[in-house]
Amino acid sequence: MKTLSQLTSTLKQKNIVGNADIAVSELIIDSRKVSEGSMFVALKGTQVDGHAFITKAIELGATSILCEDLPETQPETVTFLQVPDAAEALGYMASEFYDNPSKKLKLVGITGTNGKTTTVTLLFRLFRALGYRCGLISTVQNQIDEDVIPSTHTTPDAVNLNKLLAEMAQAGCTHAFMEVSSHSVVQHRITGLSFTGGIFSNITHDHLDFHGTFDNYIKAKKGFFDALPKTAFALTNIDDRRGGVMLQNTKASINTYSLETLATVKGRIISDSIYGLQMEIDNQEIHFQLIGTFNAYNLMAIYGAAVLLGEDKDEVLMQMSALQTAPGRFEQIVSAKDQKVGIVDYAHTPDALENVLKTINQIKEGNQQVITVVGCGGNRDATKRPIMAKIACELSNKVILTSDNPRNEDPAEILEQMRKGIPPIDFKKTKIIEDRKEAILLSVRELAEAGDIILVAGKGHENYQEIKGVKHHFDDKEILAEAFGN
Ligand SMILES: CC(=O)N[C@H]1[C@@H](OP(=O)(O)OP(=O)(O)OC[C@H]2O[C@@H](n3ccc(=O)[nH]c3=O)[C@H](O)[C@@H]2O)O[C@H](CO)[C@@H](O)[C@@H]1O[C@H](C)C(=O)N[C@@H](C)C(=O)N[C@H](CCC(=O)O)C(=O)O
Ligand SMILES: Nc1ncnc2c1ncn2[C@@H]1O[C@H](COP(=O)(O)OP(=O)(O)OP(=O)(O)O)[C@@H](O)[C@H]1O
Ligand SMILES: N[C@H](CCC[C@H](N)C(=O)O)C(=O)O
Ligand SMILES: [Mg+2]
Repeated sequence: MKTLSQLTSTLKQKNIVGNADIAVSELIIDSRKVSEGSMFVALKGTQVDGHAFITKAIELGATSILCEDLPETQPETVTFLQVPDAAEALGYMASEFYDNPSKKLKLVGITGTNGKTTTVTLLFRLFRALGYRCGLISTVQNQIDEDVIPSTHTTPDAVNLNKLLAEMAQAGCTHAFMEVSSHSVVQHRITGLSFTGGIFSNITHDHLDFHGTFDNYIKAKKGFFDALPKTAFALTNIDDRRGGVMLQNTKASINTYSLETLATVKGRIISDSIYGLQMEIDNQEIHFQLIGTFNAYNLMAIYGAAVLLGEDKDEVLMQMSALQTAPGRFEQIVSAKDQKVGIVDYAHTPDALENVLKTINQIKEGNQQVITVVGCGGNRDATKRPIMAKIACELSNKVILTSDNPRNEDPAEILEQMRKGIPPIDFKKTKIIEDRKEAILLSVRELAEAGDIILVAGKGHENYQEIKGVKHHFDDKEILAEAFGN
């Protein structure tokens, strides 16, 4: 167990009221989970201010409090640690609490609107195939080598994140690959971590509900690279308009990947079909099982990171050619009866939906029709709703707009906002069916003919549908299989 003064040794600005040598048994950010001898961290959140729960936390046994504003009553038995930014201080303290686990691993983070899960999952699989014990932190799941730990966020909070990294180091992992969401940068979930490398995939429309403006969203992602140390590598997609901006102020070594221009990792697509991507990367021709230009970018990022981590180029490419898609990312199911093709994909942003539909249109054969079933999540960026409906209509023969995770919003209201994006010329080919299961069944049974392609977008690997705070079992793949009678 560590003392408060040990945990705060790296904090520049702090005011300690009470015994600085008090032992801290745990760091807790939710008053409802406080245990005896723990430190309660009062965070100013998006819904409530954690400072309102300080008294409750002390009643439940917290013996130290991390806060920005000192409460009026300060029991003598409790030590108060006052800092300018509690979330930032927590980042550093969580690292100290778990003995700086990120320093014991080669930790690589990726940020960007799309492609994070795909890239970290494949990097994790690649490095395991290369013979290393590895850790994974992703939207789909966390992993300590073979052990799967369910994931609640794309990037966990600072305490859980350091705890996971410590378990990875303890288990003998040498590498860890993690997603860095823009929320996690702003909320200091990653502050204090020691990264070996940082990757940028792309930035397009998402999360404006949280960041307010696109500029703030860019700044959030850039914050990750601004904080990288000199010893780290930064690897950016230079074909993205903001790929250069991301690295403007980084101290890390600058590396780029591109399909269009000279770069550290230069790639070229030779062919892209239902059978995979044939590419030239770094002057080597190689076949990959993944499909689509967007995956060509993910593959270049993976290759670049592996080489920057010191791996042999030929060995890397050989292992990469065997990699398969991440769960819920362009996963295909074919009906045994009439060869209808179901594609389950996590496209939940305009850019992702456009990429996936363009890829489908590019690889489809003969007179296959494309039928898209898509919805938008509740309590998330509402401005993407009409745009996604418009993209679905423009790139599909038939469309069903349906629910994603309505969360606490009225699904009919979300669908009404999506409906506004349907071009009038496409009214006839578009249906609105609120019940997602009904929508998928109808797309297969009534809209699709033998051989047609049905894209079910937005939920990918998710095995639930969140309605008013309750997660009900729901799996797009299961429902497609049921509709196909497989
Ligand atoms: C918008 C957002 O990022 N929310 C996260 C944030 O919650 P918050 O700021 O809203 O917290 P709050 O409810 O206002 O409470 C403030 C503080 O008071 C505490 N509290 C609250 C009530 C109480 O009785 N006692 C108490 O101590 C809370 O524990 C918290 O520390 O901090 C919480 C603790 O870390 C997170 O669980 C929560 O994630 C929510 C569930 C969420 O949905 N987050 C999504 C948007 C998210 O983080 N997504 C990103 C990216 C997604 C992507 O990949 O595109 C992710 O990394 O997952
Ligand atoms: N490099 C890419 N560029 C654009 N779109 C992509 C890219 N990679 C994947 N996609 C599309 O975006 C979807 C989400 O991909 P992925 O889950 O890898 O992204 P993510 O960044 O982890 O998303 P999230 O922010 O939800 O965690 C995929 O299902 C696919 O449709
Ligand atoms: N990590 C993303 C996932 C969105 C997935 C989509 N199915 C939705 O519910 O909107 C988010 O939390 O915004
Ligand atoms: Mg993800």
